[in-house]
Amino acid sequence: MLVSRIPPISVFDAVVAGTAIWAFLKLVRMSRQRVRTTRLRGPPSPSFMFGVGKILMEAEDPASIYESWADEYGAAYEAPAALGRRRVILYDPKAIAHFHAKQTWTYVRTPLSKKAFERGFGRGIFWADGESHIRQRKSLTPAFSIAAIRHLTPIFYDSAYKVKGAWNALMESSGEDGAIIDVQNWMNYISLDTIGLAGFSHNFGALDGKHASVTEIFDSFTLSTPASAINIGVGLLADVFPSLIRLPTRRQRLLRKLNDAMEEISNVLLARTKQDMDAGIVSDKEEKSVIGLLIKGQRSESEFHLSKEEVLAQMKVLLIAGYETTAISATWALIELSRNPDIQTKLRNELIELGPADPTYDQLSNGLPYLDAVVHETLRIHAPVREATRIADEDDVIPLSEPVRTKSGQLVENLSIAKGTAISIPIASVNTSAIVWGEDAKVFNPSRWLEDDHGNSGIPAKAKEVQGHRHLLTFSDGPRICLGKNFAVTEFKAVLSVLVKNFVFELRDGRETKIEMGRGFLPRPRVAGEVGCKTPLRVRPYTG
Ligand code: HEM
Repeated sequence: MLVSRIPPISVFDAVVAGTAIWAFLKLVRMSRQRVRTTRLRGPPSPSFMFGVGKILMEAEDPASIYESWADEYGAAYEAPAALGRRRVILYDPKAIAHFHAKQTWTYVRTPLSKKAFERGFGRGIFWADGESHIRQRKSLTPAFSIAAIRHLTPIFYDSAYKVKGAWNALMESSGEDGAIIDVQNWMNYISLDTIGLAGFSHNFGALDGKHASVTEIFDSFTLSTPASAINIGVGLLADVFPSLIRLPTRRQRLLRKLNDAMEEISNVLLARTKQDMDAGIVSDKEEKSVIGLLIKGQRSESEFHLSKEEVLAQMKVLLIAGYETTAISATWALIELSRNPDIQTKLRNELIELGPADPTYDQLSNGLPYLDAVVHETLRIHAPVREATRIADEDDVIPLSEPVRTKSGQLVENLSIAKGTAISIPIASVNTSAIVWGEDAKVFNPSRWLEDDHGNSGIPAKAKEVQGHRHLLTFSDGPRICLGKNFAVTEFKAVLSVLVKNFVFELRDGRETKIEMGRGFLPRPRVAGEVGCKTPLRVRPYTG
């Protein structure tokens, strides 16, 4: 009888063999990439382990670093990433437009962000790519039509007037001509109540002083101390080993808590609305609300069928998308108006000239050029989402508007991109770059948006090459462009119009007060030295 002579394999042998195969396959893939992705110039790597990631994460102003590299290496360059990997950074408008247009198919979420979105919000629109993304987006799109936002405008005003009432009461009780108010907190409340009412016909009551678990958890993100070296390390290495996000860091624990809280709220709202709709006691308006449309989309005969899991995920996505970004933008607007009293006065005069009634949806959209300018200048300088990274899911060629020099010194007019290449768009940097927006790119100057009698604005030709909402990358572009941008801009304008017409804003400690970026779910402004992300302003009633 033949007896097998193969020696038994130990666990250790298996692990070593497995690691060797993994490393070999990685090397093959990397060498394949080296051959096929155009090698570009770029900053040297300060560390094999973290590439330039640690420098960017610890920097006070990463946008300026990206800009200085674009100055030195051109409108497309390479940045070293963790464990010897690299990212292609696009600064060229034509290349960025091409990249955005091919999102969800050619350029997809990185394995890390896919995992993070799934863990945080489920398999909703943020998570989806390709066909699944198209289907989910189509089911949500009607809720964000112009007609839908026009209907929602009174909700935006209601929230703003609640703040006005609360601030007036605060000032009356203090007996003083004004009060020091942490406006960021109030902008959070406005955002939450607005998305609750507009999206889900649900009043969270944050502006009425009700405790909301979601705001409390969001607050916990802002209370965290600067990221520890370990957290930064784990964050950067997770790009290569996405499973590291399972490590129970404080941020991961908070994300889990946030997910649980949002799921609980969403489940209750979903069950209630479904019951009402089934019993026929829902008005046409409610049926067209986001939640109404989601439930319709869940019905099996619907063209864009959504599973129950997807409906819940969409609700969580909308809560998070509607809350953070708008609150951050409104807070920045109030900071900039406090730093620039002349701009504040000019805006107030425009609003007062329109008369005592609140601007209609059409006036908010087209009738108040200076309000429009202030809002877009805020969105330009203070993009809440600071950068985006995707991975090429297939080989591609990216066109450039002007040639760049490769690592070997050759001038090229397009870039070869191999499947697996990571590509980043430094949104905040391009929005505020002197290369794109001219010498005064970093100055808050709403007038650049105003048109003269010939329809010419102060937007430089290079910036006009940038595709995206008003030549900004703030809302992304292409098939993934922010679905809520009209919602956000209208809410932003309505809230600002009420607050600026009724109050005067100053920085508590004077115009030179240093504002820095604090850590929140997204980066948030804060007065340097304040605990958490506080933005205390001196607010006085406007008396004419
Ligand atoms: C100033 C406010 C806002 C900014 C700057 C902003 C920015 C963005 C950006 C950059 C993206 C692309 C994200 C990515 O691809 O990873 C995005 C996507 C999205 N936003 Fe917004 N957003 C804002 C407000 C809102 C609001 C108020 C809502 C909803 C009520 C909303 C809903 C969405 C949705 C559903 C997506 C996913 C779109 C898709 O993947 O097809 N956003 N937003």
